[in-house]
Amino acid sequence: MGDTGEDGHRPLIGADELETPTWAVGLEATAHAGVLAVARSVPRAGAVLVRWAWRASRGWTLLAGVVHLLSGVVAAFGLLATADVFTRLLAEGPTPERVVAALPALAVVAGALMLGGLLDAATGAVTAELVPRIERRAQTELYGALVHVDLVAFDDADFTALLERAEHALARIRRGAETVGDLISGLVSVIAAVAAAGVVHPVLAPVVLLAGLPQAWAAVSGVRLMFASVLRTTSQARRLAVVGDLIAGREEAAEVRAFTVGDVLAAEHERLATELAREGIRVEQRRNLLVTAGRGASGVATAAGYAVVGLLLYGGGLALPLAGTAVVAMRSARTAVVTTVYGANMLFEAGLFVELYTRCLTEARARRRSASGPPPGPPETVELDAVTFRYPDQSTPALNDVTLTLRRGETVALVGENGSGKSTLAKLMVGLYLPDSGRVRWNGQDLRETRAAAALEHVALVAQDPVRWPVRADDNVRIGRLERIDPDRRAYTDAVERSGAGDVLADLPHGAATVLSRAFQGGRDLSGGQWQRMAVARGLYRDARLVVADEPTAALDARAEHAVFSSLRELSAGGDRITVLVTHRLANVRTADRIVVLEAGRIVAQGTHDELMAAGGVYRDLFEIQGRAYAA
Ligand SMILES: Nc1ncnc2c1ncn2[C@@H]1O[C@H](COP(=O)(O)OP(=O)(O)OP(=O)(O)O)[C@@H](O)[C@H]1O
Repeated sequence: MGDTGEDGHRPLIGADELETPTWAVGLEATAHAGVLAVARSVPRAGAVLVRWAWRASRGWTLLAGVVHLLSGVVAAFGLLATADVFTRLLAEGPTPERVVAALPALAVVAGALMLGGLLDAATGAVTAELVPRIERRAQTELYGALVHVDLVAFDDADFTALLERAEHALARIRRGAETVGDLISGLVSVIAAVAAAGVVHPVLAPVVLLAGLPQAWAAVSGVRLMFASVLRTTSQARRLAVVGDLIAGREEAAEVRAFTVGDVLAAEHERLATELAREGIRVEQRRNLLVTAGRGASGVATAAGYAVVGLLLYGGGLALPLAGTAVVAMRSARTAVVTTVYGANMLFEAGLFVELYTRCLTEARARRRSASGPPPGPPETVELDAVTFRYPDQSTPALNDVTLTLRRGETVALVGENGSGKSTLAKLMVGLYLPDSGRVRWNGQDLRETRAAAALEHVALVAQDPVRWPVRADDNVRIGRLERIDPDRRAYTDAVERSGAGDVLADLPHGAATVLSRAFQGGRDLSGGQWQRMAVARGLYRDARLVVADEPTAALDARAEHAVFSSLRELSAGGDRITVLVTHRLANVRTADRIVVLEAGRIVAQGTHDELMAAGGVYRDLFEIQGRAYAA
């Protein structure tokens, strides 16, 4: 889809589609796959899903196999019994005797029908038990692996794209798992029908198959037609969804009104919806034609089958009683072939997602940090030795040859212009990232040799853009260290008071029990500054040796900012911690023991406020610009 619409105007929403969207990967491949590709991939995908089922629950998998096989066997019995009924009914002799002779076979037919119905119900029940177990296992495995993935993987576009696709794949895998059962029953029924026809006369074995093929072809072609259409309209559908979100979104509501673009958006929505509806109608009509043609062709193939039966009868190759069985076999084969071919098509699609999922799981496991050294103790010193770090796929390093030592009891401020590398440096100090070259050592121990989580036990990070945890307000603070024992809530109260979060909690409708998310009934959202106070409270509650506060006050009012900086100063005043402060508010860093100035990923100066002012350079420039702004 190009960047310009049909009328030559650039559409307001969206841009060129550079790659197939996540959810369309399977559709694209399925829409264009040849018969051979499907035939090759279906057994593989089926085998993977059966293996997953086995691992998810052996009992239910065995039961599923048994009920599916049984239903096939029962269908075969039914067919053979039908043959028997015809043979006896059409045999020589008086009618009452023939009817009586056919009764046992009739009873078997009736029994097979009843049992078939029961087995259908059992199949449904077993599938209902098994499929969610498979899905749950796949989810558990993926998310279980993801929580241990190294942070830097989330900066790698390849990994995040794969992850997004794998998450989407889970729903498709569920459908695939449901299909495996249908495919097995379909296959068994086809075999039963072909075997029954073959017993009647070998020529009839392929003939019964042929009757079903055109209809199956039509069903699969119809699905592929729809897939192709979905792909063609991906761009419009995405635009429609985006426009819909803009109109209905809570975050966007104020600006949509303030810039009075509501009517423009509504018109755009209508235009896109009309285009999509037109395409939908066209595809449905074509699909309908295809299905009708398929049914017609199957009818013709069935008639041809009857003709073969007639010819065999005429030539004496087939006894009259068995002709009835041939007809019944043809009818059952027709339905079974349609189910099987359709199932194979669906399983082919699911197979692509299974592959995607498996690749993501392997990748997630590979991107775990595999260090086995002893956990580091609380840091007395944090040393960065000639550290260089480059984000994945970036040509220039975010940090270049940085050497720095921090000691217990120190408050160190990291300053510098936007993009100079402050946040990156903070993440390296605590072990969230590992350097590409150089070393980060705590108490002389290289962080590369320990698990990241072991080092992070001793870190309290107040992030630049803190997570707005959709949990109760008090849990928003306790997430700082959930395992902390705080029976009289002294630590909690202290963190809340010192961060300024106390005022926030006092205003909430249910106090500390208020859920901080509008996604839940009775939940509340907070302002940017209020969220930041919660983040500071969380950091204080964590009570860690190394405190890293990355722009903790950017959204705070002057009074709250003052309170937060006083708290952070108090924290380090005991000489017990290492406090690292990243901030643009230079007035607040004057009291830091050391100020480290970064420029383009390198340390260009460090010292106390007075030393840096005396030396001139970036720090004094920045400080004076801010000072003048306040003085003016
Ligand atoms: N996830 C990322 N992937 C690629 N590059 C990144 C990523 N995060 C940061 N960068 C780049 O690394 C450099 C350092 O970024 P960093 O966030 O450390 O700067 P900063 O000094 O904290 O900036 P600010 O003052 O704006 O917060 C910048 O050039 C930035 O564009």
